[in-house]
Amino acid sequence: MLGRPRCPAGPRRRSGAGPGTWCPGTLCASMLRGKGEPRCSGGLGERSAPRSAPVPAGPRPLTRRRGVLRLRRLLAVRAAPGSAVTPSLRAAAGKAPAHVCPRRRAAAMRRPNVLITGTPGVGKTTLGKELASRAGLSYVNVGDLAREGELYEGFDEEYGCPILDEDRVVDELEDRMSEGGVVVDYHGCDFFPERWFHIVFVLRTENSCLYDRLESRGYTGKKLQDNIQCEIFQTLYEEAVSSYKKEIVHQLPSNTPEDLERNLDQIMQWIEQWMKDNN
Ligand SMILES: Nc1ncnc2c1ncn2[C@@H]1O[C@H](COP(=O)(O)OP(=O)(O)OP(=O)(O)O)[C@@H](O)[C@H]1O
Repeated sequence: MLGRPRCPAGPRRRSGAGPGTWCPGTLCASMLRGKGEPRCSGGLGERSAPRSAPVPAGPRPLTRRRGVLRLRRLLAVRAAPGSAVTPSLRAAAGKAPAHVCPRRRAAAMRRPNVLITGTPGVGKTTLGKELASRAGLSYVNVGDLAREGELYEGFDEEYGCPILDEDRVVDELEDRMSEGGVVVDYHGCDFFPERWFHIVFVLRTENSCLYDRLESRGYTGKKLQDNIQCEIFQTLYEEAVSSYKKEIVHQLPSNTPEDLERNLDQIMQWIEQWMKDNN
């Protein structure tokens, strides 16, 4: 079983009010006070005119009830979850707007970042894509990201592959990782900022099984041998425990379709628990 999620230090979150942020104080003052009327010292509404006074021409005066209704309408339209609406203002407006669009609420929820790592061929992509789809997270394959953005800094003649520009990969991903809810898949993990991930999974595959998978991909000679050795010496696991807190690093067997299903179930349970603990 996976341990309970650690309370995260948390990814950086964007702070500060965005453009067009509504200032509740301004609304309160301008809406609930008739022009030229004395400022109400507390509570909503204006002083009502004496019954005997003539009804003024022009726009209807703002009564306490109409003020509350208008304020409610405005709150419902403009108050996004987590906005600067103060509790006292909400209370003053009567019942706080109970209806917040579920999709907006879901988008505002904190979601964990998950790293799936391991030797090439252990099944990171297979697991990562399925996990992202089931959990409603986004999926990033660092190899594909680098290919699309040409995030390389040379070519390795020995292995016949381009060399990843790790700094540019980190720059490219920083904003998405800060928002949370990303499953990252890569056969390396020591260059990502530690703060990015709430949990790290290292997939492990038995040598004979991995050999067959890599051979069927066309790997031969040194490339095939080195990848198998990487798995034998648990290079990626060592890299993970030296780069992240040991308690967030978990090894998962990835030999059979049953392993895949079990891993998905376990990670889904962990994500659900994390969401409960952090929202
Ligand atoms: N649990 C599993 N049981 C059986 N076969 C699997 C399992 N996971 C993945 N495979 C198979 O192993 C092969 C390699 O899987 P995959 O491409 O997901 O590995 P990877 O770790 O992402 O590789 P790379 O790092 O090169 O991208 C695929 O043919 C896939 O169908």
